[in-house]
Amino acid sequence: AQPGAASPVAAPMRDLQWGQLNFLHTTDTHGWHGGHLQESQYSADWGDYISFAHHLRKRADDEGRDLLLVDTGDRVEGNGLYDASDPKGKYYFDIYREQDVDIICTGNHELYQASTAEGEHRRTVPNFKSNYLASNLDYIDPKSGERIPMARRYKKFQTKNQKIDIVAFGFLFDFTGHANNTVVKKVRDTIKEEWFQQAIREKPDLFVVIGHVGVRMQEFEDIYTAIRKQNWHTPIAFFGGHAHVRDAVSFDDKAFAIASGRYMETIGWMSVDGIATKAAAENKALSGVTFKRRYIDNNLLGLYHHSGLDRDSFPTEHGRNVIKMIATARKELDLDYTYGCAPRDLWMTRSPYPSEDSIYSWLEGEVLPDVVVNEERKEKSRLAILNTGAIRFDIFKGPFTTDTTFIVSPFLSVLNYIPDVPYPVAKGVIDLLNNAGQILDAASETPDGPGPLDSRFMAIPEQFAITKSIIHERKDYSAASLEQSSEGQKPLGDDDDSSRKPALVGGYTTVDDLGEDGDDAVHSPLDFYTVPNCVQAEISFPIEGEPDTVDLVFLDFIQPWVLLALKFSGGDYGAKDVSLYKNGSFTDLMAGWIKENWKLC
Ligand SMILES: O=c1ccn([C@@H]2O[C@H](COP(=O)(O)O)[C@@H](O)[C@H]2O)c(=O)[nH]1
Repeated sequence: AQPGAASPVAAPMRDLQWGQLNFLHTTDTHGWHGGHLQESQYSADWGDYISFAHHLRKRADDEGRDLLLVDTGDRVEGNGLYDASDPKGKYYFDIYREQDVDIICTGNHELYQASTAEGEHRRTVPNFKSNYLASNLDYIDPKSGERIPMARRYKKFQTKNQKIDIVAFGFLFDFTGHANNTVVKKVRDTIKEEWFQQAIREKPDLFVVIGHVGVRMQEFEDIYTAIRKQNWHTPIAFFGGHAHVRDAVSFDDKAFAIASGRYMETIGWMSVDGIATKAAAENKALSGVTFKRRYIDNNLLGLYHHSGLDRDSFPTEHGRNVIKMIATARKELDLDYTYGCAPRDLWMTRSPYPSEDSIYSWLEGEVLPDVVVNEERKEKSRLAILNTGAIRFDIFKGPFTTDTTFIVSPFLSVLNYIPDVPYPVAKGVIDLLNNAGQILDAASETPDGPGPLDSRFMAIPEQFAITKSIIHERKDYSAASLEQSSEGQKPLGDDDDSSRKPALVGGYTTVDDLGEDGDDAVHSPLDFYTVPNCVQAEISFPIEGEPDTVDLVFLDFIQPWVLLALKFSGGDYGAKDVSLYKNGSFTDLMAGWIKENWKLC
């Protein structure tokens, strides 16, 4: 863990269940390779993960099993370690490449900015050579203009110990918001291509499909159906991401998918047993394929537990060196520079919106009215609209640093506006953005499904998977009470007197297609309150009555939806009517507000 990170915390644990073939899976790490410095249960870092993978690979070798590492993209944007440098990612590429990842693919965040896509193509693709898969992604060479595959489309390989023949693919969901130096081919078209049709006619022992795709999204369903059409019996292991949740889906008794969360909070574990390899044809009496999964908290005590080591024996020299690389980068980037002190916790989904503790209520009530000011138009009444997806993480009470700035708001979005919109037209926009999903979606829908203006893209990614609030009645779980009731758990740490067990730490209590025992650590549950797609502040409104016209101010990211909503509300506006409201990214404006309004700790 990084110097100054919160000390790891003990919890009752569920063990890893090993199989013939085992996987460690990261996804949506979004630059959090330094770990969560403020959260004890997720404070291990990329260097610790390197030590962990080393020990698990050794165990696999010793026992004649196999272990593969998978990463399903969105490694960038969302943490100072990636975003605070100029150019972005100055330290990230060298830190990330230190892990031996066996199968890796691209996420949408590698593609929003042309410079990020270029960095991915120039640095990460060669760093991982033939392990990098791009089944439906092309890159446009800036010099020649030539369109080439981002990386190889698929790969065939055999595992080291069990000699399992694998055909692996690496997909991205049907993402349309990419910069113009990449081309994302729709999954449903890609699976009709000749190379894919040939690849699924191979007879491997196992198909592995990794993808920056939610495990319940149509794209995985389509790939599953295509493979099953050619292979009724071959097991398929899917690794997904994008929705930022822990989840697992059983497609059938031989096809299984996991999603391993977000932000380096989770290291996913999947094990597969009963694979009938051609290399061991005499063992074909195997009773059937079984898949197991665990969601490992990125907690040092848990990593010691799963590797059977302790704080002295766990760190490898390689792991320690990477911890130092991260610490040096964090220092050079001055990530601990403090803008001010957050007076209270501000939650994205742990408190209802609107409420005193909602980050969106704070933005709407305090930040937007102060920062959405254009000196030349400051007397004008205005509506300022922010999409909730623009905010990526909670703010914890205490120092708000350079790092926190990018953790909360990593994007380069600016404030645009349309001047003098009749108020009766403008006031209808927020309701349409939040409640007329079907109408907005229909306007961009294609014959094959949702179009680029799927209104869910404005909200937080978690809401792709969680569509209703989850409020837990009982929150006072203690380690002792849960330990007795759940099979296969045992306490971390050596205190055997259950009457002295501390209350459980709040965290994931995942329910997936295999049940409720997926998380490695037993947590007390956290509430999840759904949020609207957008929130809005009314600024400089008359004390009485309504303004005749307003300036309609919004983040540039949601411009296509705002223009569409204006049409439905009776206003015919297009891109030509939109101008920049104020210089500076929303991230800079928010950080500036904090500097002025929150005292130093
Ligand atoms: O400029 C941007 C880019 C993205 N967003 C929000 O992020 C999600 C996508 O996040 P994932 O991590 O890829 O799941 C997108 O739907 C937007 O809500 C943004 O607000 N601004």
